[in-house]
Amino acid sequence: MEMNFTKMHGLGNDFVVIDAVRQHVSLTPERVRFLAHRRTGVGCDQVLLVEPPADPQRAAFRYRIFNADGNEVEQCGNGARCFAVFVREAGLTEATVIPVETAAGIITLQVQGDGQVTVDMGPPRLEPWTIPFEAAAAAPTHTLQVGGETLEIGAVSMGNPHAVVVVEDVHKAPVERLGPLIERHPRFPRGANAGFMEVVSRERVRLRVFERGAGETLACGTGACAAVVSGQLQGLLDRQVAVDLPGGRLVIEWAGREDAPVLMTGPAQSVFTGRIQL
Ligand SMILES: N[C@@H](CCC[C@H](N)C(=O)O)C(=O)O
Repeated sequence: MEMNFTKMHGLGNDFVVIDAVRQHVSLTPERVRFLAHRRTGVGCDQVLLVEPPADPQRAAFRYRIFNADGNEVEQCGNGARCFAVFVREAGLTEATVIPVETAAGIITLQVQGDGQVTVDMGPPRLEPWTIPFEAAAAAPTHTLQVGGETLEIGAVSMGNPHAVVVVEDVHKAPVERLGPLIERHPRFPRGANAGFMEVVSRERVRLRVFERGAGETLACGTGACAAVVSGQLQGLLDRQVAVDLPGGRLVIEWAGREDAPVLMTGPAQSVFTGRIQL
């Protein structure tokens, strides 16, 4: 099978984006791993598949997300912004407000005049069973034993599971050592993305994320949303927060109520297009 693809990134979190509206594409975990491989494939953190929607009344497209390890996952914030730019550049839509189906539900994307994209990611999920995370009840932080250490973590789902750890200095955070242990911690039955957040002020944080199924990335959109939600729940952050990731800045806004949506604004960029034999 041969197919066209576009290489894109959002703050260095990179994607192979595939149009499955105009071409027939069949992905398997092996094919995803091949595409994602940085030496023998195209190279990316996630593969994004753009498909026709299941319910055209509610959304114009469906967008599916596969981590570099081959597993399909529920949500991807940087990927959502790239999806919005992709469908417009590919001529699949001229709309600037684009509702899209994801495995975690419908989210709505708005392409701004300056090319930035704002994503309404929907409300965070905080009840442990929705994350899923093993705990008796929702709480601003939970105690987690990891690698012989006792951590206080925030547990938040943005459609996908996140653990957020507040650290003194993000540059010295034990991302490589504790990231993989949190990712596979037994209290996260479906795994977790592990965010390490340094609070600079009530309006600004620094964040590094060890992503489930991809390792540390230059930016994680859902990770930024989860970090701001967790920081607000701990009383550390205001409503709108600039999140500085290794790849650049996202602006996250949350009104602090469980039913309030999290809004994420940031860039999305096409890099090149190609054709590949699978
Ligand atoms: N890079 C993404 C998140 C991609 C999925 C994540 N690794 C998971 O397994 O949940 C983002 O920008 O949100």
